[in-house]
Amino acid sequence: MAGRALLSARGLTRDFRGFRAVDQVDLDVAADSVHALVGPNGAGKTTLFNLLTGFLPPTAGTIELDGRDVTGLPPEQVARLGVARSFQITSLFPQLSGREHVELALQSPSGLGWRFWRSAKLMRRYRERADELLDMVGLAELAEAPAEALAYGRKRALELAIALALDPKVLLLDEPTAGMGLEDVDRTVELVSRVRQGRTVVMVEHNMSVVGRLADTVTVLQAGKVLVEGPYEQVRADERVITAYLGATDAAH
Ligand SMILES: Nc1ncnc2c1ncn2[C@@H]1O[C@H](COP(=O)(O)OP(=O)(O)OP(=O)(O)O)[C@@H](O)[C@H]1O
Repeated sequence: MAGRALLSARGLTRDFRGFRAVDQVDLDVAADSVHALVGPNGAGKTTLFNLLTGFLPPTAGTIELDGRDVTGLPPEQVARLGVARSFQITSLFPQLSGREHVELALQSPSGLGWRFWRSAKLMRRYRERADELLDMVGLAELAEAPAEALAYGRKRALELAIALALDPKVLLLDEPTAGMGLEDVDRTVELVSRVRQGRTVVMVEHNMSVVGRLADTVTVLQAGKVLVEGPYEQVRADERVITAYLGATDAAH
């Protein structure tokens, strides 16, 4: 792994009523890298994401962010320390516009709460930044459209703008291309390539072509354990991975 680890896990373990979904995982996410988590269904990717973002406390193990122990901290606190997660579109408010979503996200860490609505100056500052972020994800033209009117790929782009509003050190993307057609997949790859500049990205992704185009490092999980980790080409060629996962995927194409 090149560079220092910004996010690390040691012996990370999570049990659900005796079932071990994540089993003694060691992970080092290098600063400024894109790190993909892959693996067959049920491998523990989502659970690992939930552990890294504080949505689930671990049964055992530790998590460090930038050298600070964040094990067991609640999600708001983990987010405040710089780990943002792109949520699924179910968390969008149908009638709020893209711009309103991003403005809300921008004011959330300020501690001003709803008072910010009263300050025209602050509103302006949030508006400008919101428009910059919407532009970055290709939604400039659609800033005022209600979220419910956006096509699927655009909703996912809005989620990304919301996550970026927190100006995170680490951005976690949960299957950023899931359910997308080819055109949206290409647009998303291009988008992630753009937003990764100066950031660290961890993503769960099933689409191996997307992983190959974006990831510096790939961690393959199987049955809750790390099976293989390394650069994409190396991981892809690994016999254990071919047997466990990629072989089946390649055969399907
Ligand atoms: N809340 C829960 N209670 C009980 N079992 C759970 C819970 N969450 C996950 N599991 C189990 O843990 C295992 C890992 O699930 P997880 O969702 O993390 O896998 P995944 O790699 O994200 O799979 P997929 O690619 O299908 O999303 C699965 O066997 C799942 O059934």
